[in-house]
This record gives sequence, C-alpha cells and structure tokens, in this order.
Amino acid sequence: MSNTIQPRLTKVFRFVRASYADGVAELAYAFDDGEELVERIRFPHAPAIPAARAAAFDAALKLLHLIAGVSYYKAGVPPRIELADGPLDDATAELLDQLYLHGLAEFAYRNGLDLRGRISFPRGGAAPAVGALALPKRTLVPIGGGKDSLVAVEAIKSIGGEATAVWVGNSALIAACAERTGLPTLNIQRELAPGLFELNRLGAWNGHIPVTAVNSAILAVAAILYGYDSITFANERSASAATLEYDGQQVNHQWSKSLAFERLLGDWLHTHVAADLDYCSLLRPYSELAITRAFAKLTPYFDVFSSCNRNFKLLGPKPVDRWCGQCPKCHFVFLALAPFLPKPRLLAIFGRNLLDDETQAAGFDALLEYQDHKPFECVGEGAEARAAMQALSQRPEWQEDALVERFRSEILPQLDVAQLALEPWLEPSAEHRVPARLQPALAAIG
Ligand SMILES: CC(=O)N[C@H]1[C@@H](OP(=O)(O)OP(=O)(O)OC[C@H]2O[C@@H](n3ccc(=O)[nH]c3=O)[C@H](O)[C@@H]2O)O[C@H](CO)[C@@H](O)[C@@H]1O[C@H](C)C(=O)N[C@@H](C)C(=O)N[C@@H](CCC(=O)O)C(=O)O
Ligand SMILES: Nc1ncnc2c1ncn2[C@@H]1O[C@H](COP(=O)(O)OP(=O)(O)OP(=O)(O)O)[C@@H](O)[C@H]1O
Repeated sequence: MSNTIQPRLTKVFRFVRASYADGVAELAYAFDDGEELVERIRFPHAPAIPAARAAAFDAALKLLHLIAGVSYYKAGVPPRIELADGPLDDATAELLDQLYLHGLAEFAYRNGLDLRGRISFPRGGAAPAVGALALPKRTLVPIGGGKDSLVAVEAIKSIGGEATAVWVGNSALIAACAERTGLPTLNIQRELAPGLFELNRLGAWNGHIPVTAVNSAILAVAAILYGYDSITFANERSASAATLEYDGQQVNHQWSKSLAFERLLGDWLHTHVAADLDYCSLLRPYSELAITRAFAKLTPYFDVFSSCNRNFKLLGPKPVDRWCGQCPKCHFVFLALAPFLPKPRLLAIFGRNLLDDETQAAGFDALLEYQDHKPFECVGEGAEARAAMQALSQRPEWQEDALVERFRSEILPQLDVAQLALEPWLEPSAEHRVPARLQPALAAIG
C-alpha cells in the first residue's frame, strides 16, 4: 500500500474485481488510483463447481465482493462508489445501500459522520432470472463460539437434519465448540487485505462493521460450492432492537443480525442465486432469555463455549480463560444465564461472581439502560436485562450480592414492577423465516 494515500481524503471507492480459483476467492478494492486491497477467502477441499451451479456461484461471489467491501469502504467513506462490472439491478443496489447505511450506523455515530445521502451504489442494470437448483437437503449451521449457535445446532440435531458446523476464521475456541457438536465441520479462512491495517495506521476511519453480513455472504458462496440448501444463523429476536436513536436515525450494533437484513438477503438469494437456497435464523422467535434458558440445559458445552468477543480479535491479546469478565457480553451472559442455572454452576463457568463486584456497576447499569444506553455489543434488550435482575432480586442465593442488592434498593423503586416479569420473555413470537423443512426444530428450543 502506497503511504501517499490519505484515506480520509479519498474521492472514490472502487470495487476492482472478484475472482475464484482452486478454493480461493480474491476480492479486490481500491481508493482513487491507489494500490489494490485484496481480501482472500479460502474454501477447504473445494470441489469443482458443477456446471448447473456456475451462474449461481458467480452471483454469490459477486455479492460477497460487494458486501465484504464494507471493511475497506469505511476506511475512507469517499463520496463516490465505482463498480468495474457496471451498475447493479435495483434489488442488489437496494440491499447494498441498506447494508452500508444501517450496518455502518454505529461506525458513523461514533465517528460523528452522517452517511445519509452519501451511500449510493450505481443502479440500472438488469436483474437475472433464477430458478431452483435441486440443492442437496442439508444445512450449514454457523458457529460463533457462544451459546446461541450451540442452541441452534442442538435444535437441528433434534430433528435428525443433515448439517455441517461451519465457521469463518481461525479461532481455536470456535473450532473446539464445532468439534464438540459432533457434526461434520467446515472451517473457511478469511484473510483481510494487509493494506487495511496500514490504512488504519495512516489514520483511516475505523469502527464497527456488519460482520454477520460478511459471514453470511461467505456462507452463501459455500452453500453453492459444496451443495447445501439452507444456512441457519442463530440470530435472536432482540437483535432487531436498536442500540440507540439519534437525530431520527436508529443505530443498531447488531443490524446485520436483524430480521430486516435477514429478509433482504434471504429474498435476494432466492431471486439472484437459487430459488431453493434458504437463509434464515433459527432463533428469530426467541428473546435472549429464552435462549439462555435453552442453553442452560446444554451442559456438555459449558467448558468450551464463550460469548466474550475479546476472544475473536484478529490482532492483540485475548482473555486467558475465555471470559474477560469486564465487557458487556460477559456481563449480559452472566446475568441472562443466572435465572436458569444453579449459582455454583454459573460461577464455575465464569470463574468469578460478576454480580458481587461493585466495580462492575456501570457495566450492568448500561445493560439495564439505567443512566446509560445499551452497550454497542451483542446483548439483549434493556427490559429483558431488568426482568432477569428482578428475578434474581427475589432469590435468596442472589439477593445479597452487591449489584443485585443495589438494583433492589436503588433502581427498582424507579421502575414499574408490572413490567419486570420474566415469563413473557420466554414466549416465542410467530415472526420468523425458517423454511417448512426445518420448522420442527423450533420445538426443541422452547
Ligand atoms: C473481535 C472484535 O470485536 N473486533 C472489533 C474491534 O476490532 P479491534 O480493532 O479491537 O481488533 P480486531 O478484531 O483484531 O480487528 C482489527 C481491525 O481490522 C478491521 N476489521 C476487522 C474485521 C473485519 O471484519 N473488518 C475489519 O475492517 C478493523 O479495522 C479492526 O480495527 O473493534 C472494531 C472497530 O470497532 C470492530 O470492527 C471489530 O469487530 C469485528 C468486525 C468483529 O468480528 N466483531 C464481532 C465479534 C462482532 O462485533 N459481532 C457482532 C455481530 C453483529 C454484527 O454483525 O454487526 C456482535 O457480536 O455483536
Ligand atoms: N466466525 C464465525 N463464523 C461463522 N459464523 C459466525 C462466526 N461468528 C459468529 N457467527 C454467527 O453469527 C451469528 C451471531 O453471532 P453471535 O456472536 O451472536 O452468536 P454466538 O457466538 O453463537 O452466541 P453468543 O451470543 O453467546 O455470542 C451466530 O449465528 C453465529 O454462529
């Protein structure tokens, strides 16, 4: 990467090319006339692409190129986007406009940028005509190392569905969870363009990107390459709730886990890749609390899983014992599991009692949306955190712990107790996009 580039002063972001050979996809981007930034995705033991699926593969690869570009685009957020292959059809351009605007909303908010009216993918191209491909009836189940995907795995196993545990990246923790599922495994490697880190060093804009969208697009390519008719993420109902609102705009850290994104991508795959490729979230009907209740029964995973995102950094140190104990994910998962697990069991998982540590008060306050907004992390709604805390405040084994006692004496008097029941959070909602073939798995969750 030429160090003459000033990322924040660039004028054009270019999608240069996407190519694939021998199991390796290369996705190339550039700012202005700068050097190429090339991301590589490696698909292990890749079979030859069957001729009947060649067009679908090309369409999925093209979408991956467009979606994965978000990591690089954000470094400069220049005013113009150029596509080497010409304009997109309207549905594709709409998907990309929405993803870049909402998926980068947290990034924009935290950097004081306003992306409204700035992101506009060239449109005017023709839409393809796509039919079904008779894809094999088997499912890719993405694994993230945490509780949610393991609940989804066990639900799919409960109906005897043929499935593969798949993950992107080289996390040993995720690999251990995937092995523990007992399913066949597939590990896809993703290598960000090294030039991005150089741009960061040169003062590029930086911040959260909609990583679930990138993983989803990688798995759409994998589904066509290896032959799967479904990809079932484990995105909960609460993921659709905004983290905060400002200036009339919703900012949702988890936007690419939301139902809105699931609809956009699921419909797009049906109309642009294969009518029989289903993309959905198996956990969409459930709150975080319904999921932690289901996970509390999955004891074989207790010594391998972790929801702490600090494990998944590409660069820098990771927690020594899987749970850093300091971050919003650690706080939330501790709180959300507490009503459903015997206390000693929970303390054994985390190696400490986060609710008896006064120094963590501010972290739990944010989860409860008390004097703060919900953290920019993958955590449940404030109201469900409050319901969990209220449940603990009524249990003798928890009620004397420092932060539970603080909730009872300081926060509870300001709340409407009628809004704090746990049970309503355990009820599934009817809204989901799980295909008929997989719907029996929902019964295993709750
Ligand atoms: C692991 C993590 O949370 N990383 C976020 C963190 O990145 P950081 O700079 O502290 O370290 P690295 O992860 O090592 O990344 C180095 C730089 O690389 C760039 N980058 C990385 C991955 C990527 O896909 N695209 C990238 O451009 C970026 O410049 C990094 O600085 O802070 C970053 C800035 O806020 C975040 O972008 C990193 O988040 C990762 C993309 C990531 O994988 N995060 C997931 C754990 C995550 O947040 N998952 C969400 C799911 C919701 C969603 O899909 O939006 C969640 O669990 O809430
Ligand atoms: N590296 C990855 N490769 C593939 N899929 C992933 C990866 N990381 C996360 N996912 C998937 O993205 C979705 C959202 O991730 P999320 O972190 O919420 O789930 P989780 O790790 O299963 O549970 P938890 O909420 O406890 O962290 C899940 O379906 C998860 O499997």
